[in-house]
Amino acid sequence: MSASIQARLKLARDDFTLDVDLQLPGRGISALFGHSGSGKTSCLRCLAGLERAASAYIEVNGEVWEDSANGLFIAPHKRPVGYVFQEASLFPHLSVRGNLEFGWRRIAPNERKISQDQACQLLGIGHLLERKPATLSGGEAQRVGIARALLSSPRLLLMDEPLAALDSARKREILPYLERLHDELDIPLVYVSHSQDEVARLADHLVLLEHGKAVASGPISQTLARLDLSLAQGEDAGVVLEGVVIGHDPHYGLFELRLPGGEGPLLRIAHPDLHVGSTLRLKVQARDVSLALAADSASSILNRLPVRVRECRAADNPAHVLVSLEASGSALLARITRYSAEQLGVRPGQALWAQIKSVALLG
Ligand SMILES: Nc1ncnc2c1ncn2[C@@H]1O[C@H](COP(=O)(O)OP(=O)(O)OP(=O)(O)O)[C@@H](O)[C@H]1O
Repeated sequence: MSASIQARLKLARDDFTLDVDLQLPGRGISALFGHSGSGKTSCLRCLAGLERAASAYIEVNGEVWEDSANGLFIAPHKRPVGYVFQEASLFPHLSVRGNLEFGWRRIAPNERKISQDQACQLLGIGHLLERKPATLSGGEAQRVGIARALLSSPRLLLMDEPLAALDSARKREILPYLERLHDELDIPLVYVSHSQDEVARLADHLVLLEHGKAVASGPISQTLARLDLSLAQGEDAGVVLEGVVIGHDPHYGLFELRLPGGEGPLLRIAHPDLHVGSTLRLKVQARDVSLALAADSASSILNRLPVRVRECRAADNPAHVLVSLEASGSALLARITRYSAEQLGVRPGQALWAQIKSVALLG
């Protein structure tokens, strides 16, 4: 990883201390994940300069924004940061166009990185330009808020639970736009979320915060698969797999996905809208993975992968165990009953078959 965002922050409050040393990639999406009160928003506010930590060093892709040891503190309005909050705080008296122009006009023409047309196209809001914020749905307003943040040509985008105020249908509507930002823009994004599924879908890098400390920081696929972290215990625990779509069976509406590693295993997934040759990221929930001693073709389960056990640990539920597996270079997690683990004799190094129902795969 080219460590391009550095944030060393020490911030003491009455009953809370933030003490982190974050090294984040200078591109892509880094997620700050953790329980309520773990310090996620405090980190973002420090990055934006909205909060001044007693001891801080912040460097973003070669530019030092804060260095308390040398008395350097770039004021918030001078930091090239786009900040998106839970609720889009649009100016109610201005149209969508007026809101977008607000940030854009404040940037010198030679420093503008994105045009209004590009931002509208990226967020799918071209048809809303003459509307007033009060007439927008929550998802539309949030897309306008993101476009407005982009039009200030930031060198760092900060998003604080941008989907938290939306219902699940609006979340599903907006997630593809966030994925497009990830694919098409070259602006690093630090994204705060409570939702493991959201983080699994969007982030490249994951920081787990607990009580003001970063207890883990690393690539998303490795970090989600760690059994020593609280992430593995949650209801939504699971891993991220990335593969290339190599085939389509239109009769059954199934796509074939090849996991990394050349001749690596295939997954079959029912998906409404994929293209052969495209890359797909999948969240595989630990509770949707079962284990078997042999490849059992006499079942409805389409996906059977040869795996090797890395580690097995007790789960929060005493009747369950968590098993971390290696599937041709990709990490998988399985949550199974302690009874089944004993029946199979699950132990590190053991070769097993992991079974994943196609309908359980979330793309
Ligand atoms: N302005 C403030 N003054 C005093 N304490 C604060 C202030 N803002 C936050 N805190 C406290 O600092 C701690 C971290 O808060 P922070 O908002 O960073 O957590 P968070 O992980 O973002 O939580 P959430 O997911 O609920 O938004 C909490 O204990 C909170 O009560």
